[in-house]
Amino acid sequence: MSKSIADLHKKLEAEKNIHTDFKDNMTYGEYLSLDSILSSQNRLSGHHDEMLFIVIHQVSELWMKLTLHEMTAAIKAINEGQMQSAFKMLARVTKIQSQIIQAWDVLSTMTPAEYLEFRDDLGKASGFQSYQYRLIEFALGYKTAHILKIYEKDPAVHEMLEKAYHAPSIYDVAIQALSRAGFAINPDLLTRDYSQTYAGDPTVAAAWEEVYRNVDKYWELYQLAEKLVDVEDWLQQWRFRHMKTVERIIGFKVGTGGSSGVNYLKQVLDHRFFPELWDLRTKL
Ligand code: HEM
Ligand SMILES: N[C@@H](CC(=O)c1ccccc1NC=O)C(=O)O
Repeated sequence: MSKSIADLHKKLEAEKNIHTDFKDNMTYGEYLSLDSILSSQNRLSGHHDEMLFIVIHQVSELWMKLTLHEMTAAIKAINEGQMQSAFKMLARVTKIQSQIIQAWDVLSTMTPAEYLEFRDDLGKASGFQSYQYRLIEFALGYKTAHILKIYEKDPAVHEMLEKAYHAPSIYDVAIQALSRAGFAINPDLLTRDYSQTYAGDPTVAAAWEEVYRNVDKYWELYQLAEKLVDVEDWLQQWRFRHMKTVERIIGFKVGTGGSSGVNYLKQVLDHRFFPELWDLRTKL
């Protein structure tokens, strides 16, 4: 072995030891970055219940982070025909969704009077500005542009939102999977402008109906459809619990984000992500 290669080996070995040493000595808190996580509950008011309010939001954002991680990977897997791994990820997403919904029970222990003690301190801040929530909506195909404007001055987030805004949603890749399986899908859908919210198409409705009538023949597509229905069902339940919790805590007051409040949240509930999968229930 020439000297230089032996030196290189020695150097690599030394680096490996530094890494192993760090790993051996690493603590629980270091690994989980608990210093930063547990010093991020910055109450603006002295009010006791503001801690609950902050923690519920932070926990929700963490679950949203994992949801996005799983959904992005599921979209890729469906694109690559790796249906079984997509199903695993989507099953995990629905478990997260059911977990996140439980948070409303905890938040509902806060009374209107308690919330009003610190509501003014929140200024114009609102869940409306949650970019992770919008990324989830984008991944599911609901593309609303207003959030892009909010983040114009934050290039990193703006770029992420912009990219997701123009990317195919999980339903777009499911429709592409239908096409690959031989269904006569409207060709315009396969090259459509993905920044537009999907509005439904009779060729997709016919394809899903065929899948549901011939489950044995199209077992994977059937499974995919039912997983998508699960995700939409849970998301709607989250939206409903949010709307009802808001009504319970602030009634019909206008929102800090500038919307009408509960009436706006009721309106959002009307949006359906995968319309054909719901319509076919009536047809079958
Ligand atoms: C006391 C508790 C809460 C109240 C009173 C409340 C109120 C509201 C209101 C009125 C809106 C409409 C936008 C606006 O004008 O502000 C809104 C939107 C939103 N909130 Fe909350 N919220 C609460 C808790 C939460 C929690 C725990 C989350 C979890 C992250 C959350 C996430 C969101 C999201 C993502 C939106 C946007 C919904 C959409 O545009 O479809 N909210 N909230
Ligand atoms: N939109 C709420 C304020 C609110 O809930 C909020 C404020 C700051 C950060 C997150 C929030 N949560 C959800 O909208 C309100 O109108 O009271």
